[in-house]
Amino acid sequence: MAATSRGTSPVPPDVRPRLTVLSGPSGVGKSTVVAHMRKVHPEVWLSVSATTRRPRPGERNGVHYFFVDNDEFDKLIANGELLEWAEFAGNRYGTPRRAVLERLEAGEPVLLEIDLQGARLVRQSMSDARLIFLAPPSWDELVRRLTGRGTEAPEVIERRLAAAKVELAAESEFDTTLVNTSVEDVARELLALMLQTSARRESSD
Ligand SMILES: Nc1nc2c(ncn2[C@@H]2O[C@H](COP(=O)(O)OP(=O)(O)O)[C@@H](O)[C@H]2O)c(=O)[nH]1
Ligand SMILES: Nc1ncnc2c1ncn2[C@@H]1O[C@H](COP(=O)(O)OP(=O)(O)O)[C@@H](O)[C@H]1O
Repeated sequence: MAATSRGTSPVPPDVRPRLTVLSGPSGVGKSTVVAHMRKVHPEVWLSVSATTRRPRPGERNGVHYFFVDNDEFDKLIANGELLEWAEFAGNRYGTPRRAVLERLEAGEPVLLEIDLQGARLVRQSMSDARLIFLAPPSWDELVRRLTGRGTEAPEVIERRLAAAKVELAAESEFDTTLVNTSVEDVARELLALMLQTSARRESSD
């Protein structure tokens, strides 16, 4: 693919990309892995979700999330602007539809970092999406990471760990599992899967 205003695509010209979904329990390292991948490959496009959650220190509107209030989120749903949305640990999160479809139509690989419920909805509506589960090396390590991040109050951590048990039990619904032991290794594997996904679709057409 030729260079675009968003940068040079890592996708070879003879393959067509499709949607990749990355899910996994809170604290497993999804944001860290994606941030590392984008540092190495800034041209990889990540959908920016809308959320009713409050920003954490350092999070920027339009970069990490579109931070909206409940009324604005209601309007996004009512206007059909979300490809999918879900409630997670007391807040709502949704994927803006238009940007995702535009990127896919332009032939760019698209990455969504969303929860289990969202992954299931994407599987229903876009059957050729590839679903990747990011798993922790162990339960204790997940607890350590989530607690060590220091961004949530203890009761919020408890809610997220309860959700994590449900998410870990659903691992078999995903096409691929990556265990987040090394951020660098997982980021490399994730990018390879995104590109392999494209090649697989091309050859199966
Ligand atoms: N369904 C859905 N889930 C999302 C979306 N954006 C983020 N999430 C998920 O919502 C959950 C909570 O996200 P967040 O509050 O940022 O916490 P973190 O994942 O622990 O950093 C995570 O599982 C995210 O992957 C979205 O657009 N749709
Ligand atoms: N492979 C890893 N080894 C050790 N710590 C990690 C690893 N990946 C992420 N972390 C740390 O775990 C915490 C949670 O990571 P984060 O990316 O915020 O998770 P998520 O986006 O899945 O909620 C962060 O403090 C991060 O630095």
